[in-house]
Amino acid sequence: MSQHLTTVAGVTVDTRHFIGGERVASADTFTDVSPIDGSTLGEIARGTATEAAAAVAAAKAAFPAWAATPRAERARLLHAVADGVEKRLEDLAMVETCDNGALLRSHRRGVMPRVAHNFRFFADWLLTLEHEDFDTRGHTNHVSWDPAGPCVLITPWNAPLMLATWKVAPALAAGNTVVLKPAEWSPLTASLLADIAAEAGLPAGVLNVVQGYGSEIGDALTSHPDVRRISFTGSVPTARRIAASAAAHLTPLSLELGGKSPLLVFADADLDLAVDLAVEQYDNAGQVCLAATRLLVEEPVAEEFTRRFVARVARLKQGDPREEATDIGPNIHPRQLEKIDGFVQRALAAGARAVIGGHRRDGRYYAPTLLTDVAQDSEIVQEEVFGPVLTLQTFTGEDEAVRLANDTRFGLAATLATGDAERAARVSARLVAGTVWVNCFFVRDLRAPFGGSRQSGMGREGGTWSFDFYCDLKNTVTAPEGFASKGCDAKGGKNHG
Ligand SMILES: NC(=O)C1=CN([C@@H]2O[C@H](COP(=O)(O)OP(=O)(O)OC[C@H]3O[C@@H](n4cnc5c(N)ncnc54)[C@H](O)[C@@H]3O)[C@@H](O)[C@H]2O)C=CC1
Ligand SMILES: O=C(O)/C=C/C=C(\O)C(=O)O
Repeated sequence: MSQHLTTVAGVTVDTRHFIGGERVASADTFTDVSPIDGSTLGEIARGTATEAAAAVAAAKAAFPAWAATPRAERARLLHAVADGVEKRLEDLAMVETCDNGALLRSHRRGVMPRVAHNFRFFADWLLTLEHEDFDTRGHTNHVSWDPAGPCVLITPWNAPLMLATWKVAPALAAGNTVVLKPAEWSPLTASLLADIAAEAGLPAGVLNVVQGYGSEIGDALTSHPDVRRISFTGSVPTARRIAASAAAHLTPLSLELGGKSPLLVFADADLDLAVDLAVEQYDNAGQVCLAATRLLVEEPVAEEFTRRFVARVARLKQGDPREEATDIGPNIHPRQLEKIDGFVQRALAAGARAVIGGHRRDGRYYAPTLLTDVAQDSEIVQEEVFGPVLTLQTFTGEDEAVRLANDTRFGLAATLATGDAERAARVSARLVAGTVWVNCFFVRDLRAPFGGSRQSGMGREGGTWSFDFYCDLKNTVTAPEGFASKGCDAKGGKNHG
């Protein structure tokens, strides 16, 4: 077997970049390790500024033809990519689980079908994208979504292919070409996507994938003068670096960042439902940006809620994410475990009490943890842990609930459990969050805007909002037939309807 191929659970993955339709090696490699058991999955091409420049050049060269490709043909090709994803769903699910440690059952039933849906949804949405013309004294104002150019898409390791294709699909649908840089802790499924896209007939250079450490290849991508859009999902500090780098050419940015979202449980809630919602926050071993990691429970039901929650968590099975019965898998990397444990130990030292968990387990596993007796201004309440660690605080009444919920620098999501629809509407309206879930969690329609307020992000993607970001919007004003221009004054003002 070629030194550039690796086999993961029987699936062959090319470890090189994919640039201009060709596989390209780098002088150096980095080792990709499985969070399940620390085994080596492959030696991955370690990209530098050289490969970044080559990928952007390939994307730039492919752009005019792809932008000129009729919408229906672009949509057909994106559906063909979705077909390829569905055909290889089992391979993608297994490779992703080995690479990032998230549950195989979730990859099979939820995540990989969503990857295919990302392509189908944006292919179909493209075909409906239309704006009613505006009329100004007989002049037609026609709004169009013009392709912008090469896009750099930088994605994280917690839901690698799902979050990558959430950007790749609309960027391609919009008529742009793409350079995708997956996270170095989970590089494999992006490489499989490159194979699938090529097999589906996507022209060379339309989708390029570069591998490597963000600190080594990132800046060359984000400061490149030929890049027209940058979309990033990941941490706030990295977002700051990317924004500074993109400032060189004022490249438009879309940022989806971390969170410290609340779950508000009111005394009138269905308590079993509220407990289910709280337990769901341990999904993906807590490595979910949307996770409601701050449980805010109304005083009269706090004791009963805690009792039921602890009983439910005791039934969770932690272990190998490839096993069907497993509920919580490993955390991604020893560095992430150290970070999680650092947060927990500092909180305990500051006076927090671990109702459950509060410690590491063997290997790369962290015990699901619930901390109480935490101060609102403490690190554990204010900072994103990105592990299976929840805090519980109590409140009395809506005003205090809203005050606590909004009192962080984030604003990604919020979840409410209440049996009172009017309260749900009142409280939702007061919360600072990109998404509010009432008596549910994680469900959403791809037509809706998705993103965060405050330091949880910049801009929104989803439905038409994705096309607004990935396109250059243009207004073409056409005079009525026979119209003779007499200058601004004669027309009664420059720009009024
Ligand atoms: N919003 C979300 O879904 C996610 C949030 N996070 C947060 O970030 C924390 C750290 O996770 P990391 O993987 O270290 O996130 P990160 O923000 O460092 O990495 C995310 C992506 O950015 C790339 N990157 C890093 N430095 C870059 C640079 N200078 N220029 C361009 N690209 C660069 C990485 O290679 C990766 O592809 C987590 O603990 C969590 O708090 C992490 C992953 C996902
Ligand atoms: O796009 C979605 O619906 C969900 C996104 C999920 C994450 O960002 C996550 O798992 O962190």
